[in-house]
Amino acid sequence: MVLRNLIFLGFVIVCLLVIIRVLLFKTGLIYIVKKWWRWIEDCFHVNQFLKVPEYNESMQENQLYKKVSLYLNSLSTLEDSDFTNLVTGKKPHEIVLCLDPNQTVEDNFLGAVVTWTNGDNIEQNGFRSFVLKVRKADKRRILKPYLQHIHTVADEIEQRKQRDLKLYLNIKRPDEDEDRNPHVLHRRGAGNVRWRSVPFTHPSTFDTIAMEDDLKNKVKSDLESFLKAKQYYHRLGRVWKRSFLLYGPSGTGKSSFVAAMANFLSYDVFDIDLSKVMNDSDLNFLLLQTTCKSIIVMEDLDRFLMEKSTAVSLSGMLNFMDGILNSCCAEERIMVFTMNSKDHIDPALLRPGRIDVHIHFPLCDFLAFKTLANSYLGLKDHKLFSQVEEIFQSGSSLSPAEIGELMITNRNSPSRAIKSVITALQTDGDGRGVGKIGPRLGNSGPRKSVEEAGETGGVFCNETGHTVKEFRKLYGFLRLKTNKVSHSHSFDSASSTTQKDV
Ligand SMILES: Nc1ncnc2c1ncn2[C@@H]1O[C@H](COP(=O)(O)OP(=O)(O)OP(=O)(O)O)[C@@H](O)[C@H]1O
Ligand SMILES: [Mg+2]
Repeated sequence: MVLRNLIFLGFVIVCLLVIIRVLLFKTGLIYIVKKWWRWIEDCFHVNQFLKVPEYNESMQENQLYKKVSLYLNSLSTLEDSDFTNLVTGKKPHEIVLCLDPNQTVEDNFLGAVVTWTNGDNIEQNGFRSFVLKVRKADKRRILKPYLQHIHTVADEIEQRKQRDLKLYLNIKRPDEDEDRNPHVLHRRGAGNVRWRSVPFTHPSTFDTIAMEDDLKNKVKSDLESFLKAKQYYHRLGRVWKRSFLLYGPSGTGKSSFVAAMANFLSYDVFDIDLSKVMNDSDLNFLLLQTTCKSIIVMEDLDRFLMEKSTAVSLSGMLNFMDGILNSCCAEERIMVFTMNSKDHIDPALLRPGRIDVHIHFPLCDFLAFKTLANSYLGLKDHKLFSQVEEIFQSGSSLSPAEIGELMITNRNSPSRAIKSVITALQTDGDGRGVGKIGPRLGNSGPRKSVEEAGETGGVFCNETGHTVKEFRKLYGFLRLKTNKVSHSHSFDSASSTTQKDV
């Protein structure tokens, strides 16, 4: 009898437990219970709060904020947050979760529970932050390894996903009247944020640019070796930056090359419009607000300097190029300056260290024409090619942009496209090749001469315009072309070894 009662009691208890479990989980009451439990637990613990703001005091982006954001949005517990944003991901049909402002997500690390709140206090000061709540009893044990863990996971995520690149454009600093107007402040992001970003979707890659393969490969390996050289730069006490000068006539692919570099490195682009920079300190402020892993571009620098149409002084520009301000964040940056010609530029601007790599963008030659014909018209060969080659050899040339346009217009008929290029070369392109190529070497004749081969090679350093120097450099370049080993060495340490060659 007692045994039967015990069995019955056991059965009732099991049934009750099953019903409670079903009730808790089916209705979601379990979350309320968990919340209460956490609240009760919190009453017996002292917590510490740690804030990770989006910007530091000098208005530089706080890298930790970015990492925490990546990390939190990857947490599986995000699904249990009370309020989560659903946004489309990069891949088609992909939906990703993002923590909503003022919402909390829980995380477990080494047996300790921590919570993160997305403290979006945009109404107060315009900047966002994350707040970490950790028990004081756990803090000593877990805080350091936990932050390390966040770094590692965020870096992995960053590497895994193809970054959504951004193009940043500088906006004018609000003048003093506007500074006092709170509406303007709000519209301009508290008056301090000077960059506005749009998605960077330029399709240019190194493959789509008509340029000597050898030169492309040199640029690629230069960029790659630069990225790996953090310790090296630090040991030398140098800012970890690399500066490129792209110079050549209009429509020869300088801007497209910058886009190709950004796509190759997966870097954001900060495009500085010098006409919107108020003075030297304004330029420095803009530089401070750039982020690492970015390309900082200044287009048409020669025009701004010669027309004096910028409020930035020469010394302001030199300081900017030296990037001293950037040294405080010690992260990699690439600077690119474009010019149509560097003939009238103060040599101080072009000295090694300020400009590490010079790349010349010449007008089209026959090789570049063939590359364009291949990519624009799908033509590897054509019976009219020999005629085109002859015209190029006679010294006529057009920019790749001009030839590209003719090809696009006549893309349905390759023969017509080539004929139109021939006509344009005979009429508009007469002598352009001769006039534009190698002006510092004097009237160096047709494009395919030895001198031009040097020029189209294009990556030189410390070119200051002395004719004798140019010839020696040219000699150095030719020597490099015949000697593969020394050639790559020379490019790797372009600024120093090229000087030796000169
Ligand atoms: N070397 C090239 N290879 C492939 N396409 C090119 C090349 N040069 C120019 N183009 C094409 O011509 C157009 C203009 O090129 P881009 O704007 O890069 O020239 P740019 O040198 O920056 O000219 P500008 O000095 O006027 O700014 C682009 O659409 C680009 O695709
Ligand atoms: Mg351009």
